[in-house]
Amino acid sequence: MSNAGDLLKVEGLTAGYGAAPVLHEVTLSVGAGRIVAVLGANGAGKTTLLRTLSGLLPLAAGRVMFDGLDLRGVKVEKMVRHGIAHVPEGRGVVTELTVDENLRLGGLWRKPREPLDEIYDLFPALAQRKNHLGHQLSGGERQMLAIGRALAAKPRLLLLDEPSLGLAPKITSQIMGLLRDLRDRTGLAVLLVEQNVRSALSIADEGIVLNLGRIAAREKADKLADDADLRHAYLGF
Ligand SMILES: Nc1ncnc2c1ncn2[C@@H]1O[C@H](COP(=O)(O)OP(=O)(O)OP(=O)(O)O)[C@@H](O)[C@H]1O
Repeated sequence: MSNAGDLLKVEGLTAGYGAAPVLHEVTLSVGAGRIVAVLGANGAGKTTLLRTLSGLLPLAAGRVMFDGLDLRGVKVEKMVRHGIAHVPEGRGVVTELTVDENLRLGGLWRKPREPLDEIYDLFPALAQRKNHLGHQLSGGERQMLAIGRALAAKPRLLLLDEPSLGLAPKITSQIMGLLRDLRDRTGLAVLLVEQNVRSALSIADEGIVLNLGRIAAREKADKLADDADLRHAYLGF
């Protein structure tokens, strides 16, 4: 599932922490306007994959190309300028800053700064809490803020790690619906790491199953959702 129009192309990626690789020769691609779900058991390497793609961890081998640019030479803090935003697991909201200040951090590198109206339209709950501090928000509101901050940077690719973590099903489905809308309206591409397999596959175009740091399967999302053998083998349901 790789073609000339791919925004992100990962080839033979090997990476991890220190000498022992966690990811082994991972090859995948994400096209513009596509949502690709990354699934797999605890410890499969999903978070490590996102951390490597966003430049937080070095590549031991392989190549990551984004819209024709080799990301090996790009510093982590410059990724956002190239159109890649990462929402880490655990959300990454600055708890001492207000909602508004957190959102402004996302678009800080843009000059002139753009108003945040679009983000507040997407997340009315945040609009009502512009002056609340990060630590005064609920888990769901913090997750929305972390995603909102990433979107304020106007990325072309969102690397999203476990957006459903600790959230009520209703909030999770709101967030999934929002991602689908953004994909359809703006052509946003998303690499979505999720434990909530059903939610992720309900909005994804493709699904990738990681097992012990290797790609065990790569399928269209509806096919993956229907593949009972694969689900039993790697996803536990
Ligand atoms: N900072 C670290 N230093 C060393 N090893 C790590 C570190 N973080 C994760 N690992 C190891 O890397 C492997 C993959 O972890 P990773 O967090 O990428 O898995 P995951 O698929 O995201 O799991 P989960 O679904 O539980 O979040 C695990 O064996 C883990 O112990």
